[in-house]
Amino acid sequence: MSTPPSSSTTTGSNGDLIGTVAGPGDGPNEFFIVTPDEQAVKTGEFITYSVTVEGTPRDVIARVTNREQARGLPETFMADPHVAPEAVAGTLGVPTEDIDLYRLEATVIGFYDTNMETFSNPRQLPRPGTQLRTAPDAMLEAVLPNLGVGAADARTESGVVTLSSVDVTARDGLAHMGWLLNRETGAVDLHVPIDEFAATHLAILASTGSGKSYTAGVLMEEMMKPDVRASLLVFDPHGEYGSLSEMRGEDMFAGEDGYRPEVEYFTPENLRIRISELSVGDVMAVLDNPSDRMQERLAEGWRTMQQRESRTWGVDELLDEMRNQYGTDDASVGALEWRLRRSIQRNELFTTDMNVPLDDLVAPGRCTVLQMDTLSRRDQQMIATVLLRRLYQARLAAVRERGDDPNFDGDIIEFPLFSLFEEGHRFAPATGDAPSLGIMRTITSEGRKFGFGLGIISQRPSKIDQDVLSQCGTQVTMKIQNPTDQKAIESSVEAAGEDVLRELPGLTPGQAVVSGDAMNTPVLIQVRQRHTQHGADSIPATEEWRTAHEQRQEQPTRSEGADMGGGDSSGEVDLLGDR
Ligand SMILES: Nc1ncnc2c1ncn2[C@@H]1O[C@H](COP(=O)(O)OP(=O)(O)OP(=O)(O)O)[C@@H](O)[C@H]1O
Repeated sequence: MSTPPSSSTTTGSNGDLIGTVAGPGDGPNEFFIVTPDEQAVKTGEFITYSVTVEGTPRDVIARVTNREQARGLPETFMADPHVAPEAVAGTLGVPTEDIDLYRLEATVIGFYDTNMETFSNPRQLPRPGTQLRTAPDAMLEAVLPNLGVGAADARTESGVVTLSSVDVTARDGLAHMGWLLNRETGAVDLHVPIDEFAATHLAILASTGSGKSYTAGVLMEEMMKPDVRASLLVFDPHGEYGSLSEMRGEDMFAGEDGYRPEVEYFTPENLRIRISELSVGDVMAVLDNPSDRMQERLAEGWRTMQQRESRTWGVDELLDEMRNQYGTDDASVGALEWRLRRSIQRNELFTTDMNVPLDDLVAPGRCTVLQMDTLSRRDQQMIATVLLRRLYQARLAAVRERGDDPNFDGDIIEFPLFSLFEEGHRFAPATGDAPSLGIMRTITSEGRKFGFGLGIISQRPSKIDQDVLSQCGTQVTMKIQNPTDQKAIESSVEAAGEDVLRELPGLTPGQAVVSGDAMNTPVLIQVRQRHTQHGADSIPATEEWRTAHEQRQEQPTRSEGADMGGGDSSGEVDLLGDR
């Protein structure tokens, strides 16, 4: 069955006239524009023109990708910094009005097709002389993000389909991230569909200090609002999300039914890993250089232990099992004993019995932050490995309706999950050296089917496993200067076009390119301010030094404190002791 022709759409109120088409550009979708008004049109601006496609009038949107001066005052007029070029022009009787002429290059994005619910390429460039206008704010709000706006959404009471009439703020499940950078503050708000990035994963990439965790905080706030009530799990290696609990007290997060987001913090003390939850691969990753023979013995011993009904065995039981199999004086088992005791038994992270219940960890309307700043990188990876694996299995069980099987005694989680990783390259490194990489690859490639989304935050995109990064369907990219990281973004972030990527080095904190599945076309935005405090500001060193010094001045020095009277204390500690 063929798709019916989509209804004609109009932009509603037209934007300002900015220039006319000069002719075709370098590529098949590009054209040049001549405009006298350099202020109105910046690179990245969305412009529109009307064209008839297969008998239907369409408003096509294009993005300005380049701007250069076509005509201006001669350079010699600018040679003397003390005399304004206009004064030189006036003295010589040269007219200066409208002398500046700009040549812009624009790329066609397409007209918004309400049947396809996305942009459609008209496959024809506008004729020279076609008038161009700035695209209306309200229309851009409806069509830039992937909101699935259809004809029914855009039809006014009089029956006309007008994209500008769509009220995106009335929709549930959208994250208000900020507004288009090229327009006035708040003129074109960007609301991205949470369902999209929660299903096909998210990457937030930027150099340090560019606003990654701030933006992640904005998204988490949006996900905890009453119309979303997400189940969020945050792996926080730096303890940056302590302030999220403020959401509970803010009215904007309160639902009419009494809903308030829960924010739970877990520290390593309540995140212990039961040894039987580990796979033999996880154990190998924490052992010191095991030989091939040790690995064979361990794999066999581990397999036998996992077949036992009891799930509360530990290193001692495992060693007994291996000695049973290979004899009490087997040298490889002896060498394994030392390694297992050192890396597993003496590490407080691992226990034989305790296992954090998944119900405590995740729930709809709950944001759980795993504060792991006191743990080693390997231990952080181990926690991620085991928890992700358990959560994934529990989602798999729900989707496969294992709950109907009376013999099934595993965990089941009946609602989708979204898990966010600060320092994502630590958990899914390009080097492959992390036990968590395998399960992160599995979730990013399969999670969509099981309602398990991942969000990867990183300042080093080139250090993230490329399979994981390229599976992150929505990308928020902020200032990136390092050329290797820019290359990694270019190759893995397909949706962000070359012209948008060119912007990255020049962005300032809080400015971001949003691209991918949640968008119909990439956009440059200013990320909105957070409702809760940002918890990751740098420590103001000079202020803290001054305060610390003042406090020290007020306290007695150590030798004064120790001097109980009668002594001759100078307040100085004699480092060499009595001589
Ligand atoms: N949208 C924004 N609005 C206002 N301020 C912002 C915004 N985004 C970032 N900032 C400010 O920029 C600074 C850096 O932001 P942030 O801590 O999120 O950077 P980061 O990229 O996560 O850095 P790091 O890699 O060091 O964790 C913060 O002080 C924050 O207050």
